Amino acid sequence: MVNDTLPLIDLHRHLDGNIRPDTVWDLAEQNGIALPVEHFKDFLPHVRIQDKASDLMEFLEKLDWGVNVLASLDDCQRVAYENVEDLSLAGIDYAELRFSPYYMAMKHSLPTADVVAAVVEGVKQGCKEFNVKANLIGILSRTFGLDKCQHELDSLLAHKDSLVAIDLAGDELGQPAELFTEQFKQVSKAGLNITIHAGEAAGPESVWQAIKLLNAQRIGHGVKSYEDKHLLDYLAANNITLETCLTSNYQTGTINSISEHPIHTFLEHGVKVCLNTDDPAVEGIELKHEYKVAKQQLGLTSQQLEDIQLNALNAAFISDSEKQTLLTEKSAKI
Ligand SMILES: O=c1[nH]cnc2c1ncn2[C@@H]1O[C@H](CO)[C@@H](O)[C@H]1O
Ligand SMILES: [Zn+2]
Repeated sequence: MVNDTLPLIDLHRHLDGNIRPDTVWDLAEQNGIALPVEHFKDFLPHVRIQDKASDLMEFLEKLDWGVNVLASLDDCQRVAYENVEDLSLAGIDYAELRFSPYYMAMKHSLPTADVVAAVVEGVKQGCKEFNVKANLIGILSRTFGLDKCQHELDSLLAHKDSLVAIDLAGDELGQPAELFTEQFKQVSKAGLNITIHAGEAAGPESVWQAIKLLNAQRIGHGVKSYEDKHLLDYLAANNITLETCLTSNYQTGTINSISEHPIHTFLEHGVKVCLNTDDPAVEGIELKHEYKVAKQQLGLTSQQLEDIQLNALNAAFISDSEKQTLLTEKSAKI
C-alpha cells in the first residue's frame, strides 16, 4: 500500500494528541494525579475514541488526560521524545509534529514559552536517537479565545527558529478563523509558514477565510471544500494541499463513513491531498493504516497512493534540497 521506495511522510500529526496511554498512566502515578479508574485495563476508553465521537468537540476531549498529567517541563520533553520514537516505530521518514504549548501548559500553569523549549529539546533528542527527521509546527488553540492565542503565539515566536509553521486548531465552529487575522499577520511577518484547520466542523467558507484572511498555504482536513466548486478550482490552481486524515474525519463525525470521504472529488479536480494521522494515540491508528484504508475502503489505486506520498513530500515545509535528500536517502535504503 505504501511504496517503500518513496519517503513516508506525516504532515498533520499532533504531538499532544499522541501521548501514549501508558505514559499518561505513568505520569499520573508519578505526579500524584488521580485518574477516573483504578486499573490500566479500564483506562483506554478515557484516552481513546471507541468507534466514533458525536462531534469534533467530543473527540477533542479525549486528548485532555494526555495534557492534564504534564506537571513539569521534563514531562513535556518526555512526551516529545516519545513522539519521535513513535515515528520510527511507525516507519515514518519525515514528520511535521504540531503542538499547542498553552494546551500543554494549562493544567499545571507551566510557563508556556518554556514548554515550547522543552518540546523542541525532546524532539531534537529523539531525532538524534532514532534517526528520524522531524520539524515542529506551533498551534494556536482557538478553543481558548483570542487573548490566550496571542499569549501562545508570543511564546511560540520566542522560539521561531525551531519551528517551520503556525497552525490554528480546536473549536472551528465557535472561534472562526476571521477572529485571528491579526495573529496570522504576525506569523507572516515572522517568516513562518501557515497551515490552518478548516472545513472540518465548519463549511467551505471557513476554508476561504483560512486562505484569504490568514494566508494559509496548506489546509488541515478541508473536507467540506467539496461543497464549493469554485473553492476546489482555487485550491487546485494555487497548489494548496489538503492534509487529509481519514480515520480522524470519521471519528469526529465529519463524515459518516470512510467510504463517503470526498477524496475522489478532490483528486478529480486536481486538488492535491496527502494522507496523515492527526492524533494517532487517541485514534488508535498509525500512518500505514491510513494508506490501507484509502486503498481498501476508498479504492485508491497504487498510482494514486504513490502520488499522495509525493504530494506530502512536495507540500512539506522544508527546502527543495531537503526534499531531494529524503528521496535519495530512501532509495539508497532499498
Ligand atoms: O482534528 C482536530 N481538529 C481540530 N483541532 C484539533 C484536532 N486534533 C487536535 N486538535 C487541537 O489541537 C490542539 C492540540 O495540538 C488542541 O487545541 C486540540 O484540541
Ligand atoms: Zn489536526
